[in-house]
Amino acid sequence: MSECTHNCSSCGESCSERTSPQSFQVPSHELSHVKKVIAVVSGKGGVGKSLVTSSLACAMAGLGKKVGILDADITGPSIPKAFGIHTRAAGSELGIYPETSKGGVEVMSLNLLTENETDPVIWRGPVIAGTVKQFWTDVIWGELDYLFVDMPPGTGDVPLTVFQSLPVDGIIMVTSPQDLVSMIVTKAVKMAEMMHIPVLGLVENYSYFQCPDCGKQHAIFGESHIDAVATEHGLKVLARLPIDPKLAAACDQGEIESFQPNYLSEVAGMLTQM
Ligand SMILES: Nc1ncnc2c1ncn2[C@@H]1O[C@H](COP(=O)(O)OP(=O)(O)OP(=O)(O)O)[C@@H](O)[C@H]1O
Repeated sequence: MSECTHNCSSCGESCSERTSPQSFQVPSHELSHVKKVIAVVSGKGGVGKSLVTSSLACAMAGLGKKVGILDADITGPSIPKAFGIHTRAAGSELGIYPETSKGGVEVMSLNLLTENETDPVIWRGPVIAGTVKQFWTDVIWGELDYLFVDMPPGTGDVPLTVFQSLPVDGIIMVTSPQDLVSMIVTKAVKMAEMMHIPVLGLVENYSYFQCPDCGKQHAIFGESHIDAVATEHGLKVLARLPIDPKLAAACDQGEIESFQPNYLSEVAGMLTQM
C-alpha cells in the first residue's frame, strides 16, 4: 500500500480509515461544460427509450435550452436516424465533435463514427463501456444545459459505467403497460438506489391508441399498472405516450424535430426546475 494522502475520493484501497466511498467519476473534456446529465433508462428493450430521449431533447431545445444526446446504446444506436443525421463526426487533435441536428441538438453516437451506419459493432462488454466513457471524456460537448444519455436496456455493463463515471443528476425510466413491468422497474429502481442517483419519474410509452375516427382510447398492450408501480416505489408518473404512427413515421424519416405535438413538454418543463 502506498503512503496515505487521506484523500479517500481518489484512493482505491479499502482500509479501515476510509471515510468516504471511492469515486469512479471521470472528468468531461476540458472544453465541455455540461450543467445537467439526465439518463434515460429502461428495464427491457424496445419500450421506446430512444424515442423518449429524442422527444425530450426536442422539447428542451424548444424551450431554448442547449441540449445534447449521448447515445450510449452502442450496439443498437438509433438517435442519429431519428434526427436525420447521416454524416460522420469530425475530430481534431483536441477531441471529437458531436454532430448538430437541424434544430441545434448535439448528438454523439457510434453510428457517427463507423464507416457505414449499417456496420455492426461486435465488441466485448468492457470495450463498449469504455467507448461510452470516451463519449464523455473525449467529446467536445461545449456549453450544454442538458445532456441526455440514451442507455441500452437493462442493468448491465454500460448503465453501471455511466452511473459510476458520469455525474448523473437524475434518471427517467421508460416503461410499457405490461405485467412484467413491475418486476423490471423494481430492478432498475434498486440499481438507481444503489448508485445514489435520484429517479425523476416514470414515462409510460405505448399507453393507449386513440382511434382517429371515434376518438376512443384503446389499451392495445393491456391495462396499465403504472400508477401502482409508481406508488410502490414512491415515484411520479411523468407522462403517458400513446402509440402514434405519425410519431414512428417522423422518427423513421429523421424528422422527429418537426413532430408536433411533443407529448413530453410537461416533463421538459419539470426538468427546467431542476
Ligand atoms: N409511442 C410510440 N408510437 C409509435 N411508435 C413508437 C412509439 N414509441 C416507440 N415507437 C417506435 O418503436 C420502435 C422502438 O422504439 P425505440 O428505438 O425508441 O425503443 P428502445 O426502447 O430505445 O429500443 P432498444 O431497446 O432497442 O434500445 C421505433 O421504431 C420507434 O419509432
